[in-house]
Formats: sequence, structure tokens, C-alpha cells
Amino acid sequence: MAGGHPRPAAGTTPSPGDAPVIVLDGVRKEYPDGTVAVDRMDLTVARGELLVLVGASGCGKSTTLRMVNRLVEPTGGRVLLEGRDVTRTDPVALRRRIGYVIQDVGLFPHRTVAQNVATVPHLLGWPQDRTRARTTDILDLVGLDPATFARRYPHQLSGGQRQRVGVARALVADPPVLLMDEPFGAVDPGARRRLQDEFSRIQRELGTTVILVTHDVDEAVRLGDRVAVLAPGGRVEQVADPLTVLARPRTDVVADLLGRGRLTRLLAAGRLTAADLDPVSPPDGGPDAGTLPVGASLDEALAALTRADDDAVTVHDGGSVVGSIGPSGLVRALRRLLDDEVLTP
Ligand SMILES: Nc1ncnc2c1ncn2[C@@H]1O[C@H](COP(=O)(O)OP(=O)(O)OP(=O)(O)O)[C@@H](O)[C@H]1O
Repeated sequence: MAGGHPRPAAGTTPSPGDAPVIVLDGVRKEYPDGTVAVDRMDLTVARGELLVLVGASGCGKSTTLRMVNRLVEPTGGRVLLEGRDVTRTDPVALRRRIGYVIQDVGLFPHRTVAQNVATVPHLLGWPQDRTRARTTDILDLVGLDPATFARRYPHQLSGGQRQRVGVARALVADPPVLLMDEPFGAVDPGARRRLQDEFSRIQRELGTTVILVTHDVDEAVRLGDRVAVLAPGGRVEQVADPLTVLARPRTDVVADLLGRGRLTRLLAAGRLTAADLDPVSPPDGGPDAGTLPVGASLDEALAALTRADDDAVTVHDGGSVVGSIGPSGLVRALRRLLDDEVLTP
């Protein structure tokens, strides 16, 4: 499909040489009534990165997000987009370059799905042919069959479908930056997981730089290249890749937010490596239905072990068996994650 932004390889942290796309530099927001929602916040977002802001209600997540597209004006510090202070950029021009998705989507009720999606192309004065072709492409990309959905109205859609339209509308003109505020909040857990997976794929494909706000720790660790945990006043308690946050919460606020689910989430986020395996003897040939690949998540390994007839499941790498994983190997893998010197503090 058309569009897309150059970005570092999927899943990798962009190289330090890349200039960040978004920089929050000592940013502060004091609302007129004296509430200081965000104070002296420093954060950067690299090109193609998905940064998640997570934290308790009222800690300043939405305020932070809305300072990037000037729906909220900072009262101190600077917000830079591609090196330019956003307060010196015309807000209308700014918002055409920054997609924005919110929980209740805000679709125009009297416009069809196609018309809703075409909002920005229309504002940008795209020719009709281009708008129509791109609208069809993007509906396909978010998993809505254009033949079925293009002419429907928002009230003729389910909540999850409406959210897909919201994502399509935000991405249709391929903005370099996308801001998302609880974008999957209104859908049930199963649909939510599917939307997250699909969104993750689309974001990587397009190379869009994203800041996503959520209350949901599982969503944060599933989607984030990095996760920023905020405390009241927009205080950044920790910003790191999901594994590091789970394995090494830097403060009590982070540990409290992760709660008792921390180890289980680490199982979901951690991957099986060759170091976790026991030798198998004799090697029993190629992989079969009861085997796992190196790189499987640890919770997949746990599930496979639970189903297995004995206390080991063979592990393969490509075509060949490289070892087996048992309960002690699984515990070893968890310990490795918790102790890993490679993880940044
Ligand atoms: N317009 C406003 N005037 C005064 N205070 C405000 C305003 N908007 C937000 N606040 C306050 O600023 C703080 C941060 O709000 P914000 O909406 O950014 O938090 P949040 O982390 O996104 O919360 P939630 O998760 O509940 O959506 C809160 O204490 C909130 O009450």
C-alpha cells in the first residue's frame, strides 16, 4: 500500500543517532484554576516508536498528549515536533500532521464511514480519485470490508467497528505522528486484543510515531516499544522497554501499578532463549505439534507444558530440535529476566 515512513527495524529501539520526532522539554501545564497537571516533564519519542503513557487516573496523561497537538497549551517548557516548537506552529496545520484518536472516537454521526474517513483528505484538497482509493485501502487495512461498511453510518456499527473507523480516519493521510487517548477503551477484552494486534501491525507497517495513553498495564506492555509510568503531576517514574519495567520497577509507584500481576505479565512478555533449555537425548527429529520455537513467549511455554504428557516440551529453532523446556527451565527463564544485567535500570 502507499505511504509509510522510514523507521528502524520492527521492535528495535531506534538508534541514538536518530533525532527524536517529539521532545517534551521541561513541560508544565497549570490550568487556570491553579491545578498543576504536569510539571517539568522530560520525554522524547523516537521516529517510528510507540511510547505508551500509563498511570493512575488524573496523573496528567491526557494533558500531556493534548499539549503535543495544542489542544492544551503548555504554560512552561517546550514541546518540539521534528525540532520545531509546536506553539510556533499554526494549530490547524499542526493537527493535519498529527492524527488523533480518542476513546469515544467522535465520528460525525450524519456522515457515512467513507465520508468520516475522508475528512482530512477533504481538508487537504485531495482529488476525489485519490481520496476514494486511499479510503478503500485504509478501510481494508483496519479490517473493515469497504463494500460492506463504506456507506454505513456510525450508528450502524458496533463499538469495535467504530473504533476501527476512528483509527482509519486518523491514519488515512499517513500522518507522521499519531496521538491516541484510550483508543481501545470502549471494546470488550477479546475484540480489544485483536484491535491491539492489528493496530501494532499497521503502525509498524506505516512507521508512524505514536504516543498512546492507557490505564491498562497489559495494553501498555503489549503495545509499547517503551512505557512511561506517570505519577500525579505528570512525574515520570520510569520510562523503559516493557520487559525492564516489569522486571525492574524503579519506584514503588511503578511496582504498585504493576501489582501482583507482575510475574504473570513477565511470562507474557518474556521469550524463551537457548539458555533456558535442557539438552534432549536422543534428539527426536523435526518439530511436531507438541514443540515450541525458540522465541516463543514464556506463557506459551507454560501452556504447552501444562498440556504435555510429561514434564518437558521440545524446543526447535527452524527445522531442528535444540533442547527441551521443563518447569525448572521456565523458572530459570523468569530468574534470568529478573536478574538480567542487560536490562537498563
Ligand atoms: N481544564 C482543566 N481545568 C483544571 N484542571 C484540569 C483540567 N483538565 C484536567 N485537569 C486536572 O489535571 C489533572 C490531570 O488530568 P488529565 O486528564 O491529564 O489526567 P489523566 O491522567 O489523563 O486522567 P484519566 O486517566 O482519568 O483520564 C487532574 O487532576 C485533572 O483534574
